[in-house]
Amino acid sequence: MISQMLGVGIAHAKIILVGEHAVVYNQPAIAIPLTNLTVTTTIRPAFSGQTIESSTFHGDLDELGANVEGLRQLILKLLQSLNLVDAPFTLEIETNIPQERGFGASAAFATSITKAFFDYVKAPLSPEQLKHFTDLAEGISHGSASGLDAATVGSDDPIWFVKNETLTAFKMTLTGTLVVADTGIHGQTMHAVNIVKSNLDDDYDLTWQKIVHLGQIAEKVRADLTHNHPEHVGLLFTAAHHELQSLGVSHPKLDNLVNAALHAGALGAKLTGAGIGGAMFALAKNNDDAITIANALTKAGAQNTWIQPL
Ligand SMILES: C[C@@](O)(CCO)CC(=O)[O-]
Repeated sequence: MISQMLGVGIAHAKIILVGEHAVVYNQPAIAIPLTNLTVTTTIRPAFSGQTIESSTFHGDLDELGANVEGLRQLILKLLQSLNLVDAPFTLEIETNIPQERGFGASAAFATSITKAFFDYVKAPLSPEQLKHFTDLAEGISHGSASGLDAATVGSDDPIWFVKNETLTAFKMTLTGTLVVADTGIHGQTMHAVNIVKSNLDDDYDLTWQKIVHLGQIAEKVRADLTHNHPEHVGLLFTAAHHELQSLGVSHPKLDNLVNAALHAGALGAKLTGAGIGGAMFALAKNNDDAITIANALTKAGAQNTWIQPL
């Protein structure tokens, strides 16, 4: 007789509002949850085997591909920690988070899997434990240079982040609506991080100025998010996009979408995440404007758009 145990874990995507790349060099960054995009893991007891089911994989835990080695190692660690090494189960993952777009998909997978296993055995899970297990998978998967993804997907509030130093959740009082758009092109985090690094090698002073400027923009955005100055925040987002563009991490399609959003009335727009593809977002004054901007982005070639009131 199979028990009725069930473990469910839900995690959401995130976007970086400001501070990407500069965060690798200890400048502050702000990330916020993207609640429309989620991953749900459900664990059920089985008669035999340890089976994983997702949109891209169906099979035994031991046969998971090298591209998801981080998740396989995470599951093995969780089984060990929760005394489930020999327990037969099926683990089902459902998600609408596009991968490799800077939405923190891999960290969200790790978070939802961890939550599901702890829920399965009805053990309490502290934020520190959750971060520990998410970091573990992320470290093996792609070694995010700053650790920002792992730090933020667990939070329901915006996060102010300084690498190895500060991780503070805060409430924002900004009114407005975000429109997020996917270029359809995979972001290339390590490639983009290396572009900034080689800029530093080529012209340290100029590149460092740009990095510090991105940090200053993040400081100003944080102040404006809590004082509700959407027009000012919008201008800061666009300024950050231009600085990232000058660092060489944008992409013609990202620039095109940023321009389309601004022409359609956005208060500001920028790429989000590592760039060289991936996603961008625009700040709209209200939901009606957001719909107009989302339509303009689709017309300009966005593969997908999401609207999130703040
Ligand atoms: C580009 C970067 O700042 C964000 C990638 O999502 C890299 C990192 O923080 O590790």
